[in-house]
Amino acid sequence: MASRRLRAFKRWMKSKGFQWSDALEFVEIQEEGIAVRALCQLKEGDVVAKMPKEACLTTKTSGASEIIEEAGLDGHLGLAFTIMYERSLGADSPWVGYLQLLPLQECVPICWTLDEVNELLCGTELHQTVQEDKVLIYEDWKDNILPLLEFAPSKLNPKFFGIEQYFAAKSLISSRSFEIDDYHGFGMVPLADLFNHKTGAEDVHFTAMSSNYESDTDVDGYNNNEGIVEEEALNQNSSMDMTASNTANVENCIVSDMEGSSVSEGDTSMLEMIMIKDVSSGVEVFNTYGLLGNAALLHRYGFTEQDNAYDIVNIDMELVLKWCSSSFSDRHSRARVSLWRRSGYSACGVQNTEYFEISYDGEPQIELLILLHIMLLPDNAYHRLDLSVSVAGNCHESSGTTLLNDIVFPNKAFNMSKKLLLPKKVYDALLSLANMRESLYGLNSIEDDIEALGRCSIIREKKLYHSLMLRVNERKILQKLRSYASQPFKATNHSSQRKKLKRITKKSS
Ligand SMILES: C[S@@+](CC[C@H](N)C(=O)[O-])C[C@H]1O[C@@H](n2cnc3c(N)ncnc32)[C@H](O)[C@@H]1O
Repeated sequence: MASRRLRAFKRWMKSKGFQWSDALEFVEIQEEGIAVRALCQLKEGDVVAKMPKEACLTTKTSGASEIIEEAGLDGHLGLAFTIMYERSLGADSPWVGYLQLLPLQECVPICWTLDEVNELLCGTELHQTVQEDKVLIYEDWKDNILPLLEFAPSKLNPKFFGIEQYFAAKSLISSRSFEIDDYHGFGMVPLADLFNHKTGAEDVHFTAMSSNYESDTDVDGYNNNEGIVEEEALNQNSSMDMTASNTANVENCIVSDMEGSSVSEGDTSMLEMIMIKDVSSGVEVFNTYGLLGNAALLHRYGFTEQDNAYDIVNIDMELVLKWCSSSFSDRHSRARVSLWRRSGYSACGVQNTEYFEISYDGEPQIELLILLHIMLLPDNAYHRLDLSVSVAGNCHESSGTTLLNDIVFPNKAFNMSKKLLLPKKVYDALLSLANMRESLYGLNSIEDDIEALGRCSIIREKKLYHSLMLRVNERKILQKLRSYASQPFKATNHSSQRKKLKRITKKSS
């Protein structure tokens, strides 16, 4: 039996022209939220829901659109204002049936206290990012929202536009907004945002037909402009070329006779959820928010997954330079880093936030190994390389690599097995870096963390549970890195595909 909230939501959806298959069941699980389940077998190609764009909550559809336009509030700032504004209207908001179903906020780290952030995220990939996010979000609010309250006190009740309400709105945007189209931009899409996430194993796709008729957008996940991950194309099907093999019984409007025709036939006013695989009766229907590691999942959605193959750990350039300073003069380090760059190598990220990725398997980014190698080259080999790179001028990566191979690895074997031929001291340096990175987690050992995770309740201690999961998984990667560095002569499979992941963005939008 659906809860009152859910029944009210369904009534609201009907009144706004939403259509959904009665093979979908919305289930409310105490303290866990809502999930979507199949009531009977769903087939690949079924259109299981249609959402009118006009009923989505965006900066264009909201009653606040004029204020937003006048104030020039763009993107997520505008959408956060929209959410706060519609919430401030209470029962008078056209989205009341939707808003009453939303949680007040999502339990993402930007909504944790600073003490919680410092205690729970210490050492993890999220620590610095969330600290910075909190400051930036506060500044956004102070510079853009606060002045509006001062100028329009009669229209805007400050109670609904405070910093806490702003953080709450930001958390809802990060965890459940979708890119709709060029006109609406990002927005809240009722119904589509009820599906939970499963990494790389989704059943349903959110599909937005572009309003300018030029192309349609297949939006696999949510809110991708936060820049956290580079999603690999999960499924190349677009709504135009996906033929409905079977049309689900859509409540409130039976969409019939779609066989053989493309779904939605250019109807740009509706968004759709389309099954991309069969799902058996009684089973949860999952979307995917992208191929995300746990840091990104926790950052944006407030949860983690147990064995997440998209997890990575980063070693910051700053840490590498700190290691260098313990063995070499500043002059030595600067010259070697410069040669590394001139040889065509670079790290991930931008100048002051450069870092090297350690993959889920504990494999370091090759650019890090090369940097350590150049750092440790004897002076004569360094001078030869320096001279050749200078003669070659501003060489690009491939010529830099060739030079490096010729001078540092004259027998060419470097290309065949980078690991076998790197001197042991490079692996010792890597081991030191792994230990330095590990020390950032503080005094608790990984065994302590695993034990604490085992004792902790995913329901009652959400923040602790997910931060421990993040810590433990990151530390397991560092363990693998240490074992990689300790067994330099054990062949590894360097051809294993590195997952294309970007670090959590430094700047929050
Ligand atoms: C788009 S909403 C999905 C619907 C949501 N469960 C609800 O109650 O409305 C995203 C939020 O659902 C929760 N969620 C989604 N997938 C999850 C998963 N695999 N494990 C735990 N929580 C998940 C997280 O709280 C996330 O921020």
